[in-house]
Amino acid sequence: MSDYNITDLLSPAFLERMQKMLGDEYEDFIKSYEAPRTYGLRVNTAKISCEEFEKIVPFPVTPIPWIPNGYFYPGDVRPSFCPLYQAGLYYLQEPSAMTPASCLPVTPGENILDLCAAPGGKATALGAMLNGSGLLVANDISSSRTRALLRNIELFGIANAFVTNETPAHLKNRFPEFFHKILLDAPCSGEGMFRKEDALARDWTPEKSEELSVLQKELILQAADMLRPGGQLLYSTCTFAPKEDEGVVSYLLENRPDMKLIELPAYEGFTPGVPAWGNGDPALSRCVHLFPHKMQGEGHFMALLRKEGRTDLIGQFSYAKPNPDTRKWLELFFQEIGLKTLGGQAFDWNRVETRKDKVYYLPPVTGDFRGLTFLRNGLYLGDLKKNRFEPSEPFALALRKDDADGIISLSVNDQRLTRYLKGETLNIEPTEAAHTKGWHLLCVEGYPLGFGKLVGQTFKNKYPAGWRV
Ligand SMILES: C[S@@+](CC[C@H](N)C(=O)[O-])C[C@H]1O[C@@H](n2cnc3c(N)ncnc32)[C@H](O)[C@@H]1O
Repeated sequence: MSDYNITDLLSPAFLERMQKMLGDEYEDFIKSYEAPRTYGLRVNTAKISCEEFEKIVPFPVTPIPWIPNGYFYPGDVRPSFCPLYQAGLYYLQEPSAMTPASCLPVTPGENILDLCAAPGGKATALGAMLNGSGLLVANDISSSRTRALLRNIELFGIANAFVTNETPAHLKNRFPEFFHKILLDAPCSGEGMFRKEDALARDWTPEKSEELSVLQKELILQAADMLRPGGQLLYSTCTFAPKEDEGVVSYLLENRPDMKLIELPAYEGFTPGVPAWGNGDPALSRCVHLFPHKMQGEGHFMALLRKEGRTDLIGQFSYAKPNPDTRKWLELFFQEIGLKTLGGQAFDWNRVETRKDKVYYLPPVTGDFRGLTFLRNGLYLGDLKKNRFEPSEPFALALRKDDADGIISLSVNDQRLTRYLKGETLNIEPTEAAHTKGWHLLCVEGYPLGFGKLVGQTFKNKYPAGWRV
């Protein structure tokens, strides 16, 4: 708890501009800074239904009315310490920040780009919507932030993602009109997050929006150029600054006449965009502002645009043949854990690629991705060792409930799960394990958490050091 008021940090120039923008609503807006911030989590519907989640979650949650898979939780709960979190069943995200991805209508099979994706709050939502089919390219220009992005993509069990650390200019040259849907959650002045992060309020200057809008305009044109005809682009920021919101959308409409604003889903707290805050184009009222005095969340802005024309789903896939040795060791391992499916789908041997001794499962998509800076393309399945295959943690997390038979499933309150997540060896009763010995998938309430090896009643922990809590 801070011993000062956030409003004391707000710059008079910011307050003056907000007063002009909000008129009669200004007092309510200022009061919203005194209200406690809200905490939210978003269920990974590619792994678990909301109904099932509500049955097993061990702390109180209440639905977020405008997000079908979003929940509020109390501020004194630490959901990141729960094994359900380590199993990738939910992502912790401020409620308003869940809105942009939930407003982009993603269909399985599509090529999706999240251009400024780190740390993955929205990319994990888009990947869950694809549910293993099609391709998610999750990109960020910052290499350190891209590592956090990769971790979240892997934790969420998204097998069909490319995680890239590229400049948008390079991506644009490689992927003209390639994506069916693009999310551009642009770097911004963060005015909507002052209540959550007071450093943003301290650092605010009137010049910041002007500088950022130059970058945002460049990014939105690049995004539009990567969009297929008929595709949709969602532009979002977490700021109220007109120059970064309606101003950037106006610039796109002026420079790409084939891009048209379309209606966003309506919700009672959504506030329409204001044409006068941009170039006066009446269509700007189709944009949406989320203001903290009207919603139980922080500030955000969204615009959904469609590129004129028609789009078709990608057809053909083409792959190299898997290395026979890789197949042999993988098959042995799959038998041992009783693998039936991966992410609910039949395992496709054509998607297996071995690079040095690392084995990957490529996304089901064609395209020339050579020459790009990747952190990951597809799912890292594990390593080929001398005469055996050693599975990775992302492989365990990409498995859904019922993908494999060779499991040990413990209840969410079983303290052994916490010990497993710390890297300790566990004692497992014979009735708790699927087989008498060998590789098993440890699960929480049936949801995969990680691998281990059973020797007698001793479960040898294979949860990697880098993942431990
Ligand atoms: C608002 S944050 C993205 C948050 C993310 N979408 C999420 O929901 O977790 C903006 C991101 O843009 C990235 N960024 C900044 N300049 C960029 C540029 N020129 N090209 C691509 N990404 C950029 C930053 O590294 C930052 O991660």
